[in-house]
Amino acid sequence: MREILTIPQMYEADKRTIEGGISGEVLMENAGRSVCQEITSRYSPCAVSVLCGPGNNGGDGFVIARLLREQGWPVRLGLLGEVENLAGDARIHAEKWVGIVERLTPAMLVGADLVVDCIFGAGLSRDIEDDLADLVNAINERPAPVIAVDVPTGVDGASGAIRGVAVVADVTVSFCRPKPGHYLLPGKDLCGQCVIADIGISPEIVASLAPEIFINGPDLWAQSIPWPGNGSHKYHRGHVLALGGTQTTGAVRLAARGARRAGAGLLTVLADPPALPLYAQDAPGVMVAPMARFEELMQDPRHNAVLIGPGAGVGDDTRKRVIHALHCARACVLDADALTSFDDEPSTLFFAVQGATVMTPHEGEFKRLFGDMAGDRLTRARAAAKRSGAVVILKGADSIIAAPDGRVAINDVFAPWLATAGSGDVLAGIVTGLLAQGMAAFEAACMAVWLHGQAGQDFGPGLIAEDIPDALPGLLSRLWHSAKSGVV
Ligand SMILES: NC(=O)C1=CN([C@@H]2O[C@H](COP(=O)(O)OP(=O)(O)OC[C@H]3O[C@@H](n4cnc5c(N)ncnc54)[C@H](O)[C@@H]3O)[C@@H](O)[C@H]2O)[C@@H](O)CC1
Ligand SMILES: [K+]
Repeated sequence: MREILTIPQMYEADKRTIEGGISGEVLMENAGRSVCQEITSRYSPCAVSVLCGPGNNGGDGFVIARLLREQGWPVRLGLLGEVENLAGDARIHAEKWVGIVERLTPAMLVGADLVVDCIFGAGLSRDIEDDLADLVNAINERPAPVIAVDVPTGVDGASGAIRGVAVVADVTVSFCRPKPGHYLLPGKDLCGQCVIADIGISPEIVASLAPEIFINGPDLWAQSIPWPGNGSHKYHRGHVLALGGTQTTGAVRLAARGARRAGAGLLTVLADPPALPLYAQDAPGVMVAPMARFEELMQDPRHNAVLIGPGAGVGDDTRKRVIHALHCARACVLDADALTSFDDEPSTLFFAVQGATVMTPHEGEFKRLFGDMAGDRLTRARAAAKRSGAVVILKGADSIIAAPDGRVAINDVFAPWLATAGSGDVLAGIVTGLLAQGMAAFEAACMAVWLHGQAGQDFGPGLIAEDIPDALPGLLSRLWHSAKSGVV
């Protein structure tokens, strides 16, 4: 269940299921029942206020209220608008509710031990304002736990953005598959624990929608990990060329350690002669060569992956080296200064992309390179990958990995400890190390983001960038043992 459905795909899944013979009324009954089950499995009978909006999210609320009351729970129900104005399945289920329908005001919250938020779900179409905003604030001010249906009201299911104000939920029950807003910030934080319930939409119908958005995790890429065989030679595991700066040498030293721990067979740092001893003394397993030999070394196809950016310096030299590496069609990872060097002429960079290329911008670098694109992070990362022809890792707590072919993964491993200097350099190194071993660009980028996040999460407080590469062997061992035992 790694797929994420967009909001239009979710509506289409409902539609195809209804065309296949399961009525919308039954889907709504199933949705309401699944929420009811979550509530009764988590809480003892208590006073519940079910807050219903004017659409089908509100319709779910009528089902939940009826089923809880049938089980003897004290339930109040408030509706935004009039029952007569409800349509379709929501109207059908509203008419099965035999209790009072109250006006939806903050008075609904008085005496409630539990609040069920069915005000808006997938159909939220504008910001929440005025009385409704007051209601949402009142929900958030009260201590009663909140169960949100589909998404917390005010969270945009497509982007995770807050539309005006939003409910802070303890549990969110959504249906069939998660939506982007369950994984993208700030929505993810407002969902609380997210539960995805089966309401009768078949896996075949989901597959027929060809989902392109995924939650990043081993089941997405573990089959593509290029584990060495018994007869593997170091050159089978690739040879990374990492272009080092003269002033800022720490960045590439960190990246180099990441690439080697990720499994690259060999790694050579190229730098101007004054800096070479620093790189050489940093780790005995690292080779060094003068930067002047870059083009010559690139003629050897065994040098199959290039990392340019960390500490490289912004300017003409970096630009030329990036273009040369791209023209040689080697796997390339472009980070930091390699991206910023093309601020004024991004199309020169995009035009040169031909082989496996991964760009790893944070928000600032992204904006400088791709300009002020419209839309949320997911939309922008996808557009950037399409425009550049490269796999783009848009870094952040909810890092997004987008491929030019439309596939996109959202990071699900949160590790605030990674917010430390050098952490991004290590990530770029890990990607390069995986590419050097022949992993495809999208899979390598996804795996690197996962390893990086997991390393941060496992290490926890006190982490510095140097710790990240050293956490990789343990993580890779786990993946290796899973691969050997056939469990992903
Ligand atoms: N058959 C189906 O389509 C199913 C739908 N389900 C539920 O249906 C929901 C989607 O239903 P809808 O498409 O009716 O959408 P919603 O119920 O989320 O909201 C739509 C209504 O809210 C109003 N609205 C939107 N934003 C507003 C704002 N900021 N201020 C005031 N009014 C606003 C719209 O004008 C419209 O009347 C899902 O989230 C899910 O809970 C489930 O019952 C499963 C089956
Ligand atoms: K809701």
